[in-house]
Amino acid sequence: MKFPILIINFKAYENSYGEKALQLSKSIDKVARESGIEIVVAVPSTMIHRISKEVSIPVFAQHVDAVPEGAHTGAVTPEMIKEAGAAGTLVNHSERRVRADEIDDVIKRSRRLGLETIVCVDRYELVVPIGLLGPDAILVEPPELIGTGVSVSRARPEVITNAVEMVQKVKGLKLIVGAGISTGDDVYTSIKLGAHGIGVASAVMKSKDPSKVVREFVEGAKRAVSERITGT
Ligand SMILES: O=C(CO)COP(=O)(O)O
Repeated sequence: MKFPILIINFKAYENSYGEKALQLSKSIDKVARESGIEIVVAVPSTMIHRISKEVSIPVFAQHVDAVPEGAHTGAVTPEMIKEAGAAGTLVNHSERRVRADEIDDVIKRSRRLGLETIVCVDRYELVVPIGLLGPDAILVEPPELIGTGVSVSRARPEVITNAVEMVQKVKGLKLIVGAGISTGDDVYTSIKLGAHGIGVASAVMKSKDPSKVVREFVEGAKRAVSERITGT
């Protein structure tokens, strides 16, 4: 992963699968290539193979099951998503919580397989304890703001500033923030406050013009980074 980063979580929206998801991924891929900003799409596991063959951006799973290979009907393991073409996986999303020992197992197995992990948490207090398990990034999302259009950067900026302080205690760990992110300004503010990127779902998935939204996000990220470089 490169930073700043935008993580677009397709969840199970009506355009998260099939031809619509493929076209959406291609349009996001185009924005990423034109802008040079890293964008990851987290797609349903049934779509990993089809999308990863067609785009150059990293394709992530939204979840994997922490079960060993063997008799586990319905399980999707880290090995399976790797073979399908995934570059990594989200872990412990607030809509798909798992136990701490499962988070640990998925991080370790993924690392062995060359998969990246982004572990979601619901509060900044978990950044250090979960960060010490060794994921590539932590995604902090207050669950009460998810899907509301009210962004964490506007409603709860202290979540970001506290998480920024925490993430510095874990060497190499990157901080992504999300919940309610809707505008380029939300992305700008999140990165200005010190996050390495943002996670988003509904603002893109429910938009009539998703690539316009993604382009706005990219502009917000670029503005924040250039101001950081110039110190303004
Ligand atoms: O859960 C999220 C991303 O993983 C955030 O969802 P919304 O962007 O819809 O608030």
